[in-house]
Amino acid sequence: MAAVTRSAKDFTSPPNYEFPHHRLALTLRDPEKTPIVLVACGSFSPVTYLHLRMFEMAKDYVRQNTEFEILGGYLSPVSDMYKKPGLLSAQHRVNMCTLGAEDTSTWLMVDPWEAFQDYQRTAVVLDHFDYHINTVLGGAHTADGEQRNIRIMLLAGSDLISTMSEPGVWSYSDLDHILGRYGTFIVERAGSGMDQATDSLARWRNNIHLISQLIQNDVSSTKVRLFIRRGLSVRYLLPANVVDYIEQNGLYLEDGASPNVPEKEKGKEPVAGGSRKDSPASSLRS
Ligand SMILES: Nc1ncnc2c1ncn2[C@@H]1O[C@H](COP(=O)(O)OP(=O)(O)OP(=O)(O)O)[C@@H](O)[C@H]1O
Ligand SMILES: NC(=O)c1ccc[n+]([C@@H]2O[C@H](COP(=O)(O)O)[C@@H](O)[C@H]2O)c1
Repeated sequence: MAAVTRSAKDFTSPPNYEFPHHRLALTLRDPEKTPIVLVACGSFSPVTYLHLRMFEMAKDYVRQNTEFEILGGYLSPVSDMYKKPGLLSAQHRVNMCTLGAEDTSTWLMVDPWEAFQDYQRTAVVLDHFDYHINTVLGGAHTADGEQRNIRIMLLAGSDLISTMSEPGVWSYSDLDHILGRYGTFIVERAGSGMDQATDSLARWRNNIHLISQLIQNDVSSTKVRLFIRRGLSVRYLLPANVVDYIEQNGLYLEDGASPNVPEKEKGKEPVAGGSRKDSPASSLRS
């Protein structure tokens, strides 16, 4: 089944990196429940309300349909080396996620580990969380002091999960590691059917939780970038402080990726630690 979890020596960390856990609850409220942490991996270029809504939808789903207890939620922006069109520098994406998630919620955090280094596969990213949360921090405890491992679970939209059936995008061993060992919550996304997304993943069905969108909303980062380029307002599609940040830094005004950090940002420490890499073009999605 699932491959072995990685140990400290298997991970590379950006300089000055510290695992953020200031909002991670380490005591279980209900000892009968299984503690989990949600991790959303993505470009977040820029982060939108839909990215943040995914966490709230998962929270409702977990409370109503499962025996899990959520102890924290993380956004993990992808590395610059992912080289997806429209991917702004890691520095800006981490800053925007930090403004958008940490200032608008009481339980979300942004982990810059993935963003400020070489491209890391999602299986490795989940192992990184598992290592820090369970090995370094020691997992959760019940009120009686009993230690419990916290299960890391991937939070994604149905478009991402549908790529799991596309040949060459994910390796079988990574899928088995992500879906067999950890598990996932899949949020319905307009234009990307849930059944079609999960048909070929049936062997892991017990670890795949499907969350329907009760209020249809198809905001995407691509549309936000397009609006900005055309001089249209994006206010109320994303958190106000993220809109302000985009305007102040003149982001997304040009076509395609704008990987450069503006002059005034150069040499500054990123909001959540780590250092920016100017990456050469490289392959993606190994
Ligand atoms: N409107 C949405 N509904 C459901 N899931 C979403 C939505 N927007 C983004 N997601 C999910 O959020 C995660 C991060 O996505 P990503 O950063 O690639 O955003 P995106 O809006 O799809 O970006 P882009 O438009 O640049 O491709 C993915 O799992 C994606 O499926
Ligand atoms: N093989 C893999 O681990 C793999 C493949 C495709 C996408 N992903 C991840 O999915 C996330 C979102 O990707 P997109 O923005 O391309 O939808 C990124 O964090 C990316 O690293 C991982």
